[in-house]
Amino acid sequence: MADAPAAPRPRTLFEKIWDRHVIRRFDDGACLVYIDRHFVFEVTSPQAFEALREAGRPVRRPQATFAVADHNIPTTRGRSDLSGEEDGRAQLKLLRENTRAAGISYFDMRDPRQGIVHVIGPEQGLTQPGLTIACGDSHTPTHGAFGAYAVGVGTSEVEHILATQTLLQRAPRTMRICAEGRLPLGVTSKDLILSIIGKIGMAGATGCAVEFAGATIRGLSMEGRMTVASMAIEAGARAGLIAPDATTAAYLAGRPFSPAGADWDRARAYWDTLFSDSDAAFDVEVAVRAEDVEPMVTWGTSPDDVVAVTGRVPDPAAVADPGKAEGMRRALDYMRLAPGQRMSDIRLDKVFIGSCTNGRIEDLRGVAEVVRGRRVAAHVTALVVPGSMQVKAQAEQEGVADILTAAGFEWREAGCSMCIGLNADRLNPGERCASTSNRNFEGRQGAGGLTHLVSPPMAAAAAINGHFVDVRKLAG
Ligand SMILES: CC(C)[C@H](C(=O)O)[C@@H](O)C(=O)O
Ligand code: SF4
Repeated sequence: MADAPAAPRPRTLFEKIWDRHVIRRFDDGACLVYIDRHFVFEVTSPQAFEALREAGRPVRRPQATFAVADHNIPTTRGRSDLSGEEDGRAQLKLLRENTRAAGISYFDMRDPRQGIVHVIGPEQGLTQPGLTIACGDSHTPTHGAFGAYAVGVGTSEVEHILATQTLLQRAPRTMRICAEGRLPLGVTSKDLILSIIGKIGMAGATGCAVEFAGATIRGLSMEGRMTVASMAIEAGARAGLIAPDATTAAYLAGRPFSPAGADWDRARAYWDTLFSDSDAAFDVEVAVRAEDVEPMVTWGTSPDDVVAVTGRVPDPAAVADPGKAEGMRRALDYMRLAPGQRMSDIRLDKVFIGSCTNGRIEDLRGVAEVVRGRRVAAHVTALVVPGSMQVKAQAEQEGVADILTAAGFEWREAGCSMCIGLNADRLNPGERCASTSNRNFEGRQGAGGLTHLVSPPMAAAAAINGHFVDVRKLAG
């Protein structure tokens, strides 16, 4: 009698996507993985294109490759290829020439589809469940919010993908972070991810493909899910994934590059298979209670240097590990803060609302809700930089932009802007900023600049009051 066929091995969401894309497994464990979508931008692509040219190789699949200008472009009205800073202008010129020569679609700064690469991929429907996605940028895991395996790569890998449409990688370890319960009013997905990073640490997910799961995550909009996935890298993760569901499909329906007609039905049927089997095993499991999350503010120079806005700057003297205490002292010194200081007493010079973590329409709506009918504090300069020109247009249409400008915010064109000091939007030395971005290391927003990471409503409340306040107390 023949044996009954073996039951299929339970697999995680990540494993299902990975298995479908591995072309070849090598003896040393490395795998050659097919890349469905490759996003390129001005900073990490020039050398890659140059190397291809030198080797006489063409771009393997230009139609799977999409380019955009975002990191070092100006965000001022009337900008052009000629109006940015010198290094940026040179990189933009190369990106234009390289994409034109290779036949790659390029959303330049005059294109209404332009924006931060991790905002426009989903917005255009280029980011879809089950795809492998690569980009020479560490925040590529953002796209994993759609149930894609999306990884940031280095310039030599950009070259490899341009040449072969494949990437050589070992399978990552797997981690599941399960969040249950409802986020309290005034607490956002940004607070959730900051508190997760605070809990597991900046190396807590090193090298892992992290699946964010649980009722809290399922309850988030796509914008909220992208905020969470975008910061997976800040805990060291290689990728962040969220199983696609009806929310994902509703977001993607009708977008320019989304499947349509019979293709849509086929795609939906495939997406329905993209979840972790109930008995699939993860290398690490973490549980989070959403009810316990408060509005968070970073006090130091790493995203895991974070406390609730109701708390105080921590005291290194209370930390047993001497290395850790020394690191805290250095961070406090740089941030010009003293142990025990109330977070709500920290006075701000600038407020930046934007980035691939929090530059989407829902983020701007959240800011408008807080600042409607109020004014930015006299000593604060506040900047809103939409994540894309589509977000900008939508915010203008909805009246969100009017509320923000009436409150005294500057309203800019789309780009990475003050998230990173690669363009003219920078902090001056010693300036302190409440920022909705994702990184706060020394000099990130400009040499000597002091960054505090917060959610959009918290940044809005700080802009109005000139110091941090608990946004939950501002309601109404
Ligand atoms: C400039 C780019 C390569 C960089 C990254 O990899 O993430 C930037 O986007 C960042 O956020 O630090
Ligand atoms: S917005 Fe900031 S984090 Fe995102 S890609 Fe641009 S520089 Fe990197």
